[in-house]
Amino acid sequence: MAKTAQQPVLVIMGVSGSGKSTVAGVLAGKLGWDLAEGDDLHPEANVAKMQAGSPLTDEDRWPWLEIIAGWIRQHTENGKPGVITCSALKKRYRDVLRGEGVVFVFLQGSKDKISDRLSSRHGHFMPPALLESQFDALEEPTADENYISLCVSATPAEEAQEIIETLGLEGATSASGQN
Ligand SMILES: Nc1ncnc2c1ncn2[C@@H]1O[C@H](COP(=O)(O)OP(=O)(O)OP(=O)(O)O)[C@@H](O)[C@H]1O
Ligand SMILES: O=C(O)[C@H](O)[C@@H](O)[C@H](O)[C@H](O)CO
Repeated sequence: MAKTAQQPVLVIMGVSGSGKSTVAGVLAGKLGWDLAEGDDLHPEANVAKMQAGSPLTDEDRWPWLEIIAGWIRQHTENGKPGVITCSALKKRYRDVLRGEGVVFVFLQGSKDKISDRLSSRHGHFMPPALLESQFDALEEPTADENYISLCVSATPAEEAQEIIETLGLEGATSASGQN
């Protein structure tokens, strides 16, 4: 079971198509917390590379992870909660992101299920053909990491609610004492 600081930053992680952006949007909306989309923080060259059908390398990902870590620190150091999406596929990537008050939320699904989702998603730079490479790179979080995992079979609203209940989170409204 993950430890939660009073005002955590949740890193919604998993392969492309696992539903990070969708669930993070619903979750941040329910909680009234800041939201950042990791896809928007990539250097342009990374987006161009993925768009052209090549998986990113570790070297491509380090500068991006540093940007994400900066957003996380800005929040944890100021006691501000937040939700950010980041594939965070490898343990050494999560090492760059982890810290006091950071909880990983791993969206876990089978290749078939996620492939189905990606084939019906349109207008996104990430080609479905890169899914195989995402699973090849994935190192699932282990017990020594501060994380929860979620099977991606429910609706986005149900998944967001499960995260809230599992971590015992309170939104901006309830935290301010209103009923
Ligand atoms: N719980 C869900 N049930 C059904 N469909 C979903 C669910 N969550 C997300 N989807 C759909 O699956 C597709 C992938 O979701 P989304 O873009 O949120 O994934 P992602 O992990 O952010 O992907 P990427 O890393 O490539 O940005 C979208 O078309 C989205 O509408
Ligand atoms: O680590 C990676 O390979 C990339 O970051 C991808 O996962 C994308 O950011 C995104 O998830 C695709 O839209």
